[in-house]
Amino acid sequence: MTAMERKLVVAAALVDDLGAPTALLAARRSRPAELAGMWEFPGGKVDPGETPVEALHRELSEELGVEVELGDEVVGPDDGAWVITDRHVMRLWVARVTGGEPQPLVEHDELRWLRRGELMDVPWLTGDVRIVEHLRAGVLAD
Ligand SMILES: Nc1nc2c([nH]c(=O)n2[C@H]2C[C@H](O)[C@@H](COP(=O)(O)OP(=O)(O)OP(=O)(O)O)O2)c(=O)[nH]1
Repeated sequence: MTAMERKLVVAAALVDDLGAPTALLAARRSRPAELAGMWEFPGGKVDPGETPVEALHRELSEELGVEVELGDEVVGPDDGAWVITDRHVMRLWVARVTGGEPQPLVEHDELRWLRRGELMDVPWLTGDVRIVEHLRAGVLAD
């Protein structure tokens, strides 16, 4: 399957400061059972008729109860995106919370702000590991 044939997932690398980020928000999945306990970037699938950016704002509102300001897209190696599973490709934006306090409302049972040296302290979903490494190398400052 090429990146183009996979289902598009959009997600946010939520950081404390868009200009000089020092911490990243990780979310622990509570479902489905095969993903429960693993950590990910909050987000979800793009619905028909939605743009990716609209879908991202909707997902962050539903999942965390927050409004966000988007920064740059974290461009990936797979036609500009990130293949995360054999059926999904993800586009990811750096983002900052502008309204509300992130809560694990649905799909997640814990949130954690990770500083640069703590990024690998949680078990990320397999497809996310190289994305976190990319952020550690480029986006997050010490
Ligand atoms: N949201 C999100 N999904 C990820 C990440 N990494 C990763 O492999 N995935 C996978 C898990 C799922 O198989 C798929 C996204 O599905 P989802 O369950 O989050 O999407 P959704 O909220 O729209 O779900 P649904 O309406 O179909 O129930 O992508 C990630 O960092 N964030």
